[in-house]
Amino acid sequence: MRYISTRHGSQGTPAPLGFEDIMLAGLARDGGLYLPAEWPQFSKAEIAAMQGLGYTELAFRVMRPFVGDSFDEATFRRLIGEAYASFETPEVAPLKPLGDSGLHLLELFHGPTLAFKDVALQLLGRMLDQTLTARGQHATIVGATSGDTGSAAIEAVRDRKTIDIFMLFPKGRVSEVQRRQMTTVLAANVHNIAVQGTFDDCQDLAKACFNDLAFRDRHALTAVNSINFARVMAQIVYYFWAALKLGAPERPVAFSVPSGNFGNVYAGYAAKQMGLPISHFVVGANSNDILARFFESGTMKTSEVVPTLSPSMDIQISSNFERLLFDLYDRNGVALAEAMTSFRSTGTLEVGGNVLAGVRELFDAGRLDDAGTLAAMADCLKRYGETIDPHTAVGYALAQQHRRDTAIPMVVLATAHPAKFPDAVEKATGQRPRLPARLADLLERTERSDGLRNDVEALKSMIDERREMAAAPASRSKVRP
Ligand SMILES: Cc1ncc(COP(=O)(O)O)c(C=O)c1O
Ligand SMILES: N[C@@H](CCOP(=O)(O)O)C(=O)O
Repeated sequence: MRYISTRHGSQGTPAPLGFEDIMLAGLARDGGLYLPAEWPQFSKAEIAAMQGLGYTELAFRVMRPFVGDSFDEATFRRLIGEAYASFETPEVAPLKPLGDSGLHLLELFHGPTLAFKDVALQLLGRMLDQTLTARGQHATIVGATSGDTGSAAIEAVRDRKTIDIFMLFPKGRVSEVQRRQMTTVLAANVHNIAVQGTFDDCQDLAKACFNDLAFRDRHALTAVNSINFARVMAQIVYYFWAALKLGAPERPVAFSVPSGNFGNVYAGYAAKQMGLPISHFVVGANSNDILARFFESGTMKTSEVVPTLSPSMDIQISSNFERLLFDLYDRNGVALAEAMTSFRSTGTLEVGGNVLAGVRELFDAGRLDDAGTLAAMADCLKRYGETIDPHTAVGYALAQQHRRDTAIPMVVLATAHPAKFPDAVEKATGQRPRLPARLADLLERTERSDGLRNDVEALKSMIDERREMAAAPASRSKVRP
């Protein structure tokens, strides 16, 4: 399997890369995002043969074509096995019917940090460590989080000698549980940074570090956000998992996906490209509805980020949308690079009527404000006895509004555990969800983080200093106050 950048050709035409290289690179050097030059294909018979497999075996079969010979079979199986052994249930992602409505909840929050990010990051952390150890190298992760990627990535790489992680989060814009899941990890290789700004500012800072090629090379930067295709790869698996349980390949399935950075729903799009019969996707947004407005009008226009009850989706610049645009631009990397540059300077990007009509065959989109989110949480509990978190609530409400065919089951991706957002859930349902026992003392644990203004040079200096300190003898074992 070879990978290309969404902007390939815009700065010369580099040779396509293999999996290990794109995993370590994270973002392409031309500023684009990597994806496979061609999607692996599974025939109907091959998909039928996946019926009844356990999660880890399915994960192996679905992901194997992507990794090629980067890992031998035994190593890849071991990494997958270890990653999913960290989940609370051997099913990894239980699928629950909501009565006889035809709606199903796919619970993706049974990993160590209680959000769907664990599904990919438990594996990515291990794959990075395996590769870096084999090469005798060290890498530095620079990541951005609106709440969930941060803790999942930190949990996946804490205490690993091959990796340091610098995680940027928007100060005051993540829930207390989310913040503490990051800042209470006191491992010497973990650096939490509270940025004065929004998630988009954090993501821009991280990307600016990658786009400074000298800085990037000096620290061997790598990414844990969904700009790293390895993240998308691992998320493809649960689309197969849910669809197979609901009768694929004989029966099509629809998915409703609460969306922000567009990584999760893009993984579903990839599953469809690989042969999975997905009838359509519902892209759910909160009041930060740039995606919904795009699917309605064909125009992508940024506006101010507003804080909502679903903070992890408080995003305006959805980085994975570039991967979908790549297809909408007929895989023309030069034209897309120009469009993305213009988007970043004008804040607007438009696609033509034909392109919009094509994309709308596969994607419906909608928005739900905070009042609707509270109502959806209350409704799901009342009707089906299920407590859902505010992000899942967006997917749940919009799934009902966008059923195209009631004979086709629709899966709502339940992206976070309700206990990550206790205030919102209590407000909606009157019941305060409890954290699992292993996190029961989270609110009493010591926190550690640094503040940072929204300034890339300040960030780069901080990383330079920390890495120099770490390289000095005997400094790594010290926990900074
Ligand atoms: C709980 C939760 N739901 C939904 C989303 C949106 O997912 P994506 O960014 O992949 O679109 C996020 C953040 O990514 C999240 O943390
Ligand atoms: N909602 C995310 C934002 C980052 O998304 P990613 O999928 O690109 O890592 C978060 O919780 O951090």
